[in-house]
Amino acid sequence: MSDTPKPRFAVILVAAGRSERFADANYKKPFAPLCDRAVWLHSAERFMERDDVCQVVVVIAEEDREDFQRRFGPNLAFMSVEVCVGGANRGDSVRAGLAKLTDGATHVAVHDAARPCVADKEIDAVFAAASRDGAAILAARVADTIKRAKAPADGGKPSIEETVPRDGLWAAQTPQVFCRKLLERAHEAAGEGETDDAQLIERLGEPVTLVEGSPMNLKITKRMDLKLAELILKARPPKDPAGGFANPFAGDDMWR
Ligand SMILES: Nc1ccn([C@@H]2O[C@H](COP(=O)(O)OP(=O)(O)OP(=O)(O)O)[C@@H](O)[C@H]2O)c(=O)n1
Ligand SMILES: C[C@](O)(CO)[C@H](O)COP(=O)(O)O
Repeated sequence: MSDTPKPRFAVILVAAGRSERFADANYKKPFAPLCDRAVWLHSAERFMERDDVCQVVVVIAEEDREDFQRRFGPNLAFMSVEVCVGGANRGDSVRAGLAKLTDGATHVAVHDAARPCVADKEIDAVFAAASRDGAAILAARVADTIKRAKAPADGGKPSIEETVPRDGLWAAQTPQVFCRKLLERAHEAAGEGETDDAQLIERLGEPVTLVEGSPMNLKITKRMDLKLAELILKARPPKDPAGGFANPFAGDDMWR
C-alpha cells in the first residue's frame, strides 16, 4: 500500500484580461454567453466536480468585480469558487491567485478561463503527468506550416519572411500544472513578458512535460472562436445520463 499522499490540486482560473482582441461592446470573453452559460463557468465546471481538486480561484479584473459579483455572486457561494482581483499582465493575475491559496494543495493548475472546451480526459492526463514529473502542460503539435512575416511597412500587406521549421513545435495550452512549491519559486523570479507559466519553470532550468492535447481545447481570443467553442460543446456527448441508457459516444475518448 503506497503511503505517498494523493496529490491535491488548486485551480487558478485566470479571467482578468482586457479581451482587446475579442472586441465585443457588451462582454469580455470570459463573461460572454456560451451555450446558455458564461464562458468562465464552463471552464470552472471542468474542475469543480473533481475529487482531486481542493480549491478553485477565479481571478478577475478590478473593473469587473462589481458586475461579476452582481451576475454570479449568488452562484459562487454554493459553487465553492473563490474570487480575487488580478493584475496588469497574466503573471500578476496568477500571482494574485497563488496568494489566495490555502494550505491543502500540493499542486497548482493554472487554466485560461477562455478555454472552456478542455476535456476531462485531458485534465486527467496533465494532472497525472504533473504529479509524476512536477510540471506538465497540455499542448498540441503544430500541424500547419509556420511562416514568419516580414515586419510590414506602415499599411503594407504582410508577406513571408521565412518558413519556420515545424519539427518539434507544439502550441502550448492550459491547464499548466505544477508542484506548488516549484510554481511559487518560479513566480518569485518572474519578469513582465511571460505569456505562460511554463516559461518561468523553463527559466529555472526545470523540465516541463508536454501532454498532447486537442486543437478543440481552443482559447477564445476573437469572437469567431466563440462559435467554434459552441460547436465543440454541442457535439460533446452528455455524461452518461442518469437513466443509464447507452451513450453512443461512450467509448470515444476524443470528446471527453
Ligand atoms: N492580465 C491578464 C491577462 C490575461 N489574463 C487571462 O489569461 C487568459 C489568456 O489571456 P488572453 O487570451 O490574452 O486574454 P486577454 O488578455 O483578455 O486577451 P487580449 O490580449 O485580446 O486582451 C484569459 O483568460 C485572460 O482573462 C488574466 O487573467 N490577466
Ligand atoms: C497560456 C496560453 O494560453 C498558452 O498558449 C497563452 O500563452 C495565453 O496567452 P495570452 O496572450 O494571454 O492569450
